Amino acid sequence: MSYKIAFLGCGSMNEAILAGLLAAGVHKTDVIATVRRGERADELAKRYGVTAMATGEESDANQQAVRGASLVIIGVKPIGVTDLAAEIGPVLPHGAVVVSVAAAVSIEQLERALPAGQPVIRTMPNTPARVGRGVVSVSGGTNATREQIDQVKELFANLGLVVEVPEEQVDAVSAVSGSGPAYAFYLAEAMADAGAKLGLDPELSLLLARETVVGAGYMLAEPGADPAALRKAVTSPNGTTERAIATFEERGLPDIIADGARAAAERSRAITRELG
Ligand SMILES: NC(=O)C1=CN([C@@H]2O[C@H](COP(=O)(O)OP(=O)(O)OC[C@H]3O[C@@H](n4cnc5c(N)ncnc54)[C@H](OP(=O)(O)O)[C@@H]3O)[C@@H](O)[C@H]2O)C=CC1
Ligand SMILES: O=C(O)[C@@H]1CCC=N1
Repeated sequence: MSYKIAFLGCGSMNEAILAGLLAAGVHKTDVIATVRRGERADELAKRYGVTAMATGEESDANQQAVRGASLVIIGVKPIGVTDLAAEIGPVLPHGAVVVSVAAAVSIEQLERALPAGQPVIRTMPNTPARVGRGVVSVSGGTNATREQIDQVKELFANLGLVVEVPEEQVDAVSAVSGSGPAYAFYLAEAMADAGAKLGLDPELSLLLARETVVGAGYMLAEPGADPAALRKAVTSPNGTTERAIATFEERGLPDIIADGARAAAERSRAITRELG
């Protein structure tokens, strides 16, 4: 791994990727990160020992960061992606691969904002990348070579599971694995609240909920794990779990989750249209 990697925008998502790659052996001197606020740049520099610059302090920080980079990972909010691409375009090394982690920004929109011929790869990661248990989808742009796509897949394999998907599927990937950690955290929150309502000390209930979701996650991580089979192994006939699952089914929880994922994918398509 001998890339010089520029992280442009380093908030929740790009920090998770940065942390995951450093933990996997990418050298901190091969990494540079930009943000807007000086205090955030200081935080990243202190936490990871990387060079971090703030556009609030050096207005050309993004341009400085991409000079000499072979990989540029754009991690700003979707609304800022094409402006940032246009800003770095004039100084971007010709062969530098531009990776976007942004939801909703299409390859076509990004390619249009960059110099002609710039290789682009659109990804959809998730924050468990920070602990090497992420999921990252990869979709190659018009100018990305097979070799460049494979190199990015190899690098991101350090973050967890990498899948290559056609771009049309990114909104669905986003609705399942991009947003998915939030769904799992939401479940943990709801379980903790439920325990407190049943009379447990709220702190104890939160601990039980957290460790239960973690433990279930470990079991799901075993090769060939089947969530339905694992669930059935907890569910004794006419026992307690059966009543809980029956209540979830009666209340339509699977449909609620499907509706939520559909709403997420629809929002992604709407943002793409809004960005024009
Ligand atoms: N959060 C997630 O779980 C996931 C997010 N994504 C995608 O990742 C992208 C970032 O999201 P997220 O990390 O949550 O957002 P955050 O708001 O946490 O991070 C955005 C970062 O971009 C910085 N920034 C904004 N504008 C500029 C600029 N012009 N130049 C340099 N830095 C800039 C901000 O700096 P400062 O901190 O100083 O304001 C901040 O560090 C989005 O496009 C999102 O769709 C994709 C999958 C999952
Ligand atoms: O909420 C969002 O828009 C981003 C994309 C996927 C997860 N977080």
